[in-house]
Amino acid sequence: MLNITNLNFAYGSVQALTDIELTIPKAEITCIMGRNGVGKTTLLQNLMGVLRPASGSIEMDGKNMARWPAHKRVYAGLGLVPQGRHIFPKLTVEENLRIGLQGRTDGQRRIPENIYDLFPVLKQMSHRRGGDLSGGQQQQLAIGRALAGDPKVLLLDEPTEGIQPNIIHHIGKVLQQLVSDMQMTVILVEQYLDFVRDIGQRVYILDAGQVVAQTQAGEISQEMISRHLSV
Ligand SMILES: Nc1ncnc2c1ncn2[C@@H]1O[C@H](COP(=O)(O)OP(=O)(O)OP(=O)(O)O)[C@@H](O)[C@H]1O
Repeated sequence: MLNITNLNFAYGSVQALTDIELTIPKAEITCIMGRNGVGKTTLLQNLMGVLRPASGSIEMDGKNMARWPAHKRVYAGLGLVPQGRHIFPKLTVEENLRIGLQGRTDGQRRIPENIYDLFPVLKQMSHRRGGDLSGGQQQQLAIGRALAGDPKVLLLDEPTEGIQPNIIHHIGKVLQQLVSDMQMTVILVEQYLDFVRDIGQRVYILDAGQVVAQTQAGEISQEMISRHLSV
């Protein structure tokens, strides 16, 4: 689905990503792991076009998107659930979801009902202000907003951060459902190992801006954990 080759990015003189190579298969949950500050968010932002890589290619369906602006990548089918959720606090839940509709190419202006089926709390709270929702409800709203853009590839940046276990479980089930029922491709940046083991397939581990290990979620070794993941 997505092939990333030789991707490099620097913040000024700080090299944040070096020769990143990733293969992201369609209709799987590919996980990007690594300690704080290793470049996970920088990688997602390069994939989305929020940041532009210095070199390298990001191919989707045979097209290299590396020089494309973010909006063109959204129209091509990428959707981001950013770290920290970035809900518009003064807009209602419904208005936040409507913003996601801007990413669609089919002109649909109604919020798809399946978003409310996946996250019933968003229906119950559709007229509440985003800023009044709990962290877990905001995370569901951030995912719902990304889904409103009808993405083929959903990128999520640490969706379990600060979220209570039953909502994490629900989010995991939703992601698995999107993959199995809608053939969605998911790129999940995550530090929560049990969540990755529960729902992930392929796993890439970053350290100091480089891919240092690649494995399957069920096969993450103790050695990988102590070398690259534990603090
Ligand atoms: N705007 C910026 N300007 C300069 N350096 C930055 C900037 N943003 C991030 N960095 C640096 O780039 C490196 C990678 O940061 P990044 O946020 O991508 O890491 P991360 O793996 O997502 O971390 P976390 O798990 O804490 O979210 C870090 O060394 C960070 O200090």
